[in-house]
Amino acid sequence: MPHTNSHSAHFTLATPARDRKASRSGKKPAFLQKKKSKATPSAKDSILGTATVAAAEPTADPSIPKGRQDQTQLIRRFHTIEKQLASPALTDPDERKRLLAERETLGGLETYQAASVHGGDKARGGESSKWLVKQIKELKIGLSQADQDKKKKEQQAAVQPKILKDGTKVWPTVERKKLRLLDVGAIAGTAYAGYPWISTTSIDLNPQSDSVLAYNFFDFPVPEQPEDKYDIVALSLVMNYEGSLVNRGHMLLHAHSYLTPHGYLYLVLPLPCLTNSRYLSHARLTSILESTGWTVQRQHDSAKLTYWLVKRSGETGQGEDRDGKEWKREGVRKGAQRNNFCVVVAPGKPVVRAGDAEEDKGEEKKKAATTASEGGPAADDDQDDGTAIEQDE
Ligand SMILES: C[S@@+](CC[C@H](N)C(=O)[O-])C[C@H]1O[C@@H](n2cnc3c(N)ncnc32)[C@H](O)[C@@H]1O
Repeated sequence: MPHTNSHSAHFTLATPARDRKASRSGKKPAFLQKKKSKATPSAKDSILGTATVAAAEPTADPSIPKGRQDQTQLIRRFHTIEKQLASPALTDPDERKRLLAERETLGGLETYQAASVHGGDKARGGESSKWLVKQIKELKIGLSQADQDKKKKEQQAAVQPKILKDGTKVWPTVERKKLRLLDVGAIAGTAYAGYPWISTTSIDLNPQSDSVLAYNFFDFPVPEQPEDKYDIVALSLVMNYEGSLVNRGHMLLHAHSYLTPHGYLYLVLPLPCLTNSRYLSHARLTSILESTGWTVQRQHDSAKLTYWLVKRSGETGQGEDRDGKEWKREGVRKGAQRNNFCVVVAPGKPVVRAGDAEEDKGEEKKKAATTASEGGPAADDDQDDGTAIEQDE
């Protein structure tokens, strides 16, 4: 069936129009565009972010604190604000406005993204894509049995190169299907740019390059055709940004819709989310993942991050081993110095992100000036997840 529907028809989750701010860019993912196929790729194709994304530089240059400690503080404060905004306990409209204003005063999402990129990638000598690429190669993800057989034959056969007039040897190339990856929270879409064999679709609430589509994960159209599904969905340092505890659980469930049978979810979190949380540990996350239809394939902890590559469970690989269990906030360890990071799995739909509506943005800006000049009351620091990453190994 051709994709003739408008992309809004593909939303699998009914979200109010006001939550679709991030989807208003007018750009569509490649699988909704492909009926207009052309012999040569156009500028628009490259904007769509599929196929090889050239290393794109962030388009914004927000001012971020210089010191590592200040950046970490900023990231923490953002996490706290996101969590407070998403909390069902936040019923006071003035307090909500104050939080939105504070977020704006801190520089908004752009400043958070800049601090994340600055404090993460450069300092740790590589993006979290490196670990994933290593696993993809080892597990031969995305290579069909036919491709694997072809590769084996090539290796076994004495393949002869063509020798050009100047003596250059040209080895025959074999066309293989590219691995399809959906990178959620991609910022500038650079993470997989160096891997031409990966076809990456990059999305972010606040893209920092034209190769990234402006979408909230929950609103991103779900491919209907099997060939448009993805081999991997990457949620690298996204779940800890999500302020709503139930939305974190929804992310685990929602990822299934985009994947091929036996497809993979790649999850990266700051290590303290598991090692120093009152409510989550490696064992509990493993149980939550299994309960939501995933089997852990590979897991690794570095000094600051925890990496999880999980596969859709069940014989047909559709995550059919999920059990529909609800996961509430339950203590796994005690202590005053712990953080509150938690994943809740509950029925229903994802909650709407606070501050996404255009009217909120106007209010945010107006309030920002006042709150900044008043010094604004400090929000409850007790809610700090303590999960900002400073520097990885
Ligand atoms: C800390 S950055 C992670 C960047 C990168 N993935 C990495 O691993 O370094 C988190 C990003 O996730 C994005 N994000 C958070 N929730 C999202 C959602 N529901 N849909 C799309 N992007 C989201 C934010 O806008 C932000 O740019």
